[in-house]
Amino acid sequence: MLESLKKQVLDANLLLPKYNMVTFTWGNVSGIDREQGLVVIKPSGVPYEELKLEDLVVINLEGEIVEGDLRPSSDTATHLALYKAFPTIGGVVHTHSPWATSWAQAGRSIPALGTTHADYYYGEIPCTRTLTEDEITSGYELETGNVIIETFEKGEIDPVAVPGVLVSGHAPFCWGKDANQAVHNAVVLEEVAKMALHTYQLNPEVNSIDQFLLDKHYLRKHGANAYYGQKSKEVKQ
Ligand SMILES: O=C(CO)[C@@H](O)[C@H](O)COP(=O)(O)O
Repeated sequence: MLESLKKQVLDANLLLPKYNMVTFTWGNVSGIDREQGLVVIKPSGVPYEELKLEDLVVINLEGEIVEGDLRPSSDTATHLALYKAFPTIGGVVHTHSPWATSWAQAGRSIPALGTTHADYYYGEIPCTRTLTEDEITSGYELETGNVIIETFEKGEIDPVAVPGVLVSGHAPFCWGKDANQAVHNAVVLEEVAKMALHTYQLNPEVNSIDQFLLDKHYLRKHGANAYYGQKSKEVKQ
């Protein structure tokens, strides 16, 4: 079942070591078939160099295994929470990529300091609050998803315009229209995190880029009719 989605999710998972986004078995990528309400996700703890199509796990939106012999990723509940909250996304990725993870561990959001950032993220890449002890003990992965959703709702951030987040004390989650685009956005986040840190070292007083430049680059990349959703700032055409 879902052979085409499985191939797409396998290929996306294999991009993580290719772009040095993971070490050992860290990280995971999933993709969703919205019509069937089924998600294909990386199995837990399987080395990428050994990962095969038949290892991928198919789950429903309740997290029940529909097909597969291996345990789904330990972050499955986070992926599912994001699919339910963000109906326009088709793929989710989680990594511990070092530069983005450093910002997450510092509890810092990444401001838009340049056009590389602006081409992919319409403004600051937010960092969530830390999870409470109760949230961690009651349902760590589900609550990780919930704190991401809370961050975007409170900040009125459009998840299409800002396809990624830093989970405080943990690491980044990114998403996109499919698994491949989710990984692309994760690689960009890692590059932007590295550039931002170096920029602050060169000029600690640096400011975020101006709104008109942010608009210009986002519109140029995504087109004037890009979906901004009802929560995005007014984008000047
Ligand atoms: O965030 C973590 C561990 O802190 C996980 O993402 C692991 O890095 C990968 O777990 P599996 O997907 O293999 O279960």
